[in-house]
This record gives sequence, structure tokens and C-alpha cells, in this order.
Amino acid sequence: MLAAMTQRAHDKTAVFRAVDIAKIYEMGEVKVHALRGVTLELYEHEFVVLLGASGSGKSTLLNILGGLDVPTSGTVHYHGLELTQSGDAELTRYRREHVGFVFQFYNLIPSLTARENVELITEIADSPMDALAALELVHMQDRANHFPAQLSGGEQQRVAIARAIAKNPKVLLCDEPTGALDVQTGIVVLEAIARINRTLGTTTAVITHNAVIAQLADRVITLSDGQISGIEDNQGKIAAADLRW
Ligand SMILES: Nc1ncnc2c1ncn2[C@@H]1O[C@H](COP(=O)(O)OP(=O)(O)OP(=O)(O)O)[C@@H](O)[C@H]1O
Repeated sequence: MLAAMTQRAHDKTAVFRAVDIAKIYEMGEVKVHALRGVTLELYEHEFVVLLGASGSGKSTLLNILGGLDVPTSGTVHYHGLELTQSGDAELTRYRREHVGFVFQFYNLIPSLTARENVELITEIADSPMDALAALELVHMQDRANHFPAQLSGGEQQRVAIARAIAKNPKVLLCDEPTGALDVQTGIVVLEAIARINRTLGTTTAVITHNAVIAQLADRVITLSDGQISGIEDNQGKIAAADLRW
């Protein structure tokens, strides 16, 4: 078992290497231990699901990997860049150049069309893809000229995903991307995320509390009470269209 894991570690290039990270939120007298010594690697091109109950520390971990937050102790590397030694300007540059974020709520700009929402990002990125090509990846090219209010929740989320990947990020971090959607719509959104991982090779991490969604992943990392309680290769990876919950 250990030999197999060591072998795999040698076969793959680590994008992230987090060692013994802890995060303590201090609120007056109260200390919340959101992460308690998390060590993990995420590899190039893989699709990881971070699974755990509410409050287990999933968002805290994702925010730290994405440079939105810093741990109280421990180290995080993104390739050669030590995020835990980086200042605000460096973290901002890191996020802008390397990370696409997708959240539960889409945060599209209501006065801009789908295409314009995506173009906002492509205009400031170094090597963006064409906004329409990004919309095509999430099967929203036909709705490019529609405003967010003219789109369903799932369609808005697909536009938000197009916006996240249009700058060609190396990693796509998704925090409960289907949390606000019904099952069928959620499946279409997950299909879009899986398609991006397959076709662009973007290292993808999806947070969920829904164990069914873990079937999409190459690896499933389970968090419980701020600690990793399991890391498993998923032998039974299935297509999003075949998920049922
Ligand atoms: N900014 C904050 N200030 C204080 N405590 C926080 C803060 N953010 C998170 N926490 C606490 O840290 C713990 C982990 O929260 P986190 O949001 O990472 O969990 P989660 O697994 O993503 O939960 P959920 O699925 O409900 O979003 C929780 O106890 C939460 O209340």
C-alpha cells in the first residue's frame, strides 16, 4: 500500500503541496480550529473531490490553496511558489494568473451579457481563451448575448464557470458549485466542470458534502473536523450524466 502510494507520488507532478496546515479563527475569547494539521498534495490534471460534513474545514482549505486566506501555521507550495511566504501583492498575482474560482453563488454582473461577463476576465488575463470558446466549453455559446436575469440558475453557473476558465488557469477550485441547484441542473453543471478537466487538463478540486458527487473524481479527499480522514483513488469514476441522488 505504502509502496504503491510512493510510486504514484513519483509518477505525478504535484501542483500543490500543503504540509501540516492549521487554521485557527480567533473570535474574542473563542478559538475555532478550522484545520488541524492537514497535509496533502494535488497533482497536475487530476479531478479531486474534497468531501466532508458542514464545518469540517473544506472551504477553509480551498481558500488557502486559492490564496484567498492564509493558514495559522504550516506551509503551502504552488509548484515552486510558497504561498505561505507570499505577500498580498504576490497572492493577488498568483490568483489572477493561476486560479479559477467557482462558488455556490454565481456573482455575475447583471448589466452585462454572458459574453461580456466572460470578457471582463479575458481582458485582464495574460493568455486568455476567446470568450465564446469558453462559453462553448460549458455549452452556453447560444446564450452568449443573454443577460443573467434571462438565464436559469444552472445556466448562470455555467457562465460563471466559463468566466473562471477563460483566463486559462492551471487550477479550478469549486466551492459547492451545485449547492444552490436541483439535481438535474447540478448534473449539467458538474458535466461542464468534468469536461473542462478532461479537455483542458485543468487541475480541478470540487468541494461537496454529497458523497454521490465523489464518484466523478480521480481521488477523493475526506475531511472530518479539520483533519483528513481519508484519501482514496476512485476506481469507479463515472460520468456526471450517470450520477443519481
Ligand atoms: N471567517 C471565519 N471566522 C470564524 N470561524 C470561521 C470562519 N470561517 C470558517 N469558520 C469556522 O471554521 C470551521 C470550518 O469552516 P469551513 O467553512 O471551512 O467548513 P466547510 O466544511 O466548508 O463547511 P460548509 O460545508 O458548511 O461550508 C467552522 O467551524 C466555521 O464556523
